[in-house]
Amino acid sequence: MKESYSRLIIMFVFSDFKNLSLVGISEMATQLEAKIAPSMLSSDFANLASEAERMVRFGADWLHMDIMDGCVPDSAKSFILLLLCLFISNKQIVSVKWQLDSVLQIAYLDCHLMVTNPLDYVDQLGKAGASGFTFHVEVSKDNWQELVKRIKSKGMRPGVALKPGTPIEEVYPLLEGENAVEMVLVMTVEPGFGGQKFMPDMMNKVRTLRGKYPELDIEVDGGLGPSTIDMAAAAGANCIVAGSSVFGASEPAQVISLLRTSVNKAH
Ligand SMILES: O=C(CO)[C@@H](O)[C@H](O)COP(=O)(O)O
Repeated sequence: MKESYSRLIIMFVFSDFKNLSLVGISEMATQLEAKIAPSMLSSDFANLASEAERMVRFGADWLHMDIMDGCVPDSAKSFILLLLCLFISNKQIVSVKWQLDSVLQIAYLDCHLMVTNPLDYVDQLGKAGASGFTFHVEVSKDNWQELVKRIKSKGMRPGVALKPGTPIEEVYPLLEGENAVEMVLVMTVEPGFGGQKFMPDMMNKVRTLRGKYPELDIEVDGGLGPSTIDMAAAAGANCIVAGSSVFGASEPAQVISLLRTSVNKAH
């Protein structure tokens, strides 16, 4: 897919029409490795481009993009979400264009769709340059196969997320067969906003999943930071979304590095 292009330029047309090149970021996971994904929900929305660029510079593997449709709690905040969300709702505000460089690595946009009808967003996210498309199992029980096919046909990597109240068993069917998802996102807070308290109980789900799928990408999201990463890493999570702990740190690069070290040590 994107590897076939020749260079990467992400152009954010956002109020002051900034341009930037993103350098760094990882390729698709081919083995179990740490993927640190700062959550752009905690970034300064007035300076999204430079925020994204600085996270890449600080060593982020992925950029985590939360996309909400107003049906998650605290949706007052969700209307201002992220560049991709803005792109979807108003092409004049933000546009994202891609070119890749074979020498440079690609910017992996890890998109988490907290929406009622994820199918409605596949084409637009594909066009916008999303890399991962993670939808919620709670809203996709009946059409997940069709959804996964569509996601793959647009060159994105399918993932499934589950809310804290959803048993892990509910994702098992989505991990089997030719339309299997390639990542499971275990939410460690209720979806909706950043800065919430990590739920240690969710580690049972991660542990169970890791026991059953030793090579699966397992992502955790919500309340991750220096004080909680060891729990998540020991349970088996390898993809770590971190918002306030990274963006709120005086040295974000150090936090990113600490999260990575913890995952690598545990695995
Ligand atoms: O999806 C969400 C919240 O719904 C997250 O991606 C948050 O943005 C994580 O923020 P922190 O808990 O790390 O501050």
